[in-house]
Amino acid sequence: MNTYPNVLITGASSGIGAVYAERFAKRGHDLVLVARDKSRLDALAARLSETHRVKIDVLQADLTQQTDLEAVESRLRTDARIGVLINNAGMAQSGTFIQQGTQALETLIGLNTTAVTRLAAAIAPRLVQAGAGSIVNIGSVVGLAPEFGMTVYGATKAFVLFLSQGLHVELSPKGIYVQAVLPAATRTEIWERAGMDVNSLTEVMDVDELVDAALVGYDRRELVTIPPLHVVGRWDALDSARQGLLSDIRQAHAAERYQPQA
Ligand SMILES: NC(=O)C1=CN([C@@H]2O[C@H](COP(=O)(O)OP(=O)(O)OC[C@H]3O[C@@H](n4cnc5c(N)ncnc54)[C@H](OP(=O)(O)O)[C@@H]3O)[C@@H](O)[C@H]2O)C=CC1
Ligand SMILES: CC(=O)[C@H](N)C(=O)O
Repeated sequence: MNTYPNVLITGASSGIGAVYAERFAKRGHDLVLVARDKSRLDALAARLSETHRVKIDVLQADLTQQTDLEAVESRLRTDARIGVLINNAGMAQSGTFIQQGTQALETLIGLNTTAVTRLAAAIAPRLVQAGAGSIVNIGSVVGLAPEFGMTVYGATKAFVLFLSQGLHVELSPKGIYVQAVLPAATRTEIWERAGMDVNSLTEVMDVDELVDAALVGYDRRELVTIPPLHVVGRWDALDSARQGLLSDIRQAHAAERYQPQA
């Protein structure tokens, strides 16, 4: 019997999720792979189970569709073997804010935020009861950078970072490890799917390097892992500045500069 926790990975049919699947299979974990493209998931599952002698289930789901999302939630709630959730499925969008249509925005927000939150919410109570487990959420450095001009995509990734930080506050005292991984540009299909040319970028990380770095952070139990950030003090300074700002929030009265002039 496999004594390692099973790992459920969303968006496992390509890119970052497929590499996570390979790495966890290599570590000896049984897997549940989730995405829309069943034939790609089946092919990956066959290859990994053959190579690494692990058991792999495939769950075909479009996480923007209620029924499919509910099926994955149900699996996370009821399958006590699953101890790790890799909340990776996501999409990007090209175009400016005023070019993006309502339906496209709803799909983007639904996949990148609603599904991520609901899947974390589905597994968390069971992990808390067990006193162990991990939730890994894939954000993006774009969530720190409104200047990049990917406003709604970046907003969804800022949400993922905040969600992870909040879950860490609530769940780490109960024995649950939460990690936010913030990649920068990484060579995967996401660019082409969003109608963007990855080859127009001057610097792009290889997807294997990205996931291996993210797993170094995972093994260290880091809350926020930013593989392309070379000076870690930059993150520490940002987080300290945020906490400094909070120490100067005084709820009872508006600040002096907002007092109406007589
Ligand atoms: N590549 C990059 O530069 C960066 C990526 N990221 C993030 O990494 C994560 C993974 O993306 P990446 O590997 O790059 O891109 P890919 O496009 O290669 O992978 C996205 C995965 O999500 C799945 N997916 C897409 N839409 C849905 C849906 N509606 N329901 C279920 N699954 C879906 C896709 O499978 P299928 O089509 O079979 O459903 C695929 O497995 C995303 O959250 C992305 O935002 C963050 C920063 C940088
Ligand atoms: C398409 C992108 O912008 C990429 N996924 C990122 O988050 O950097």
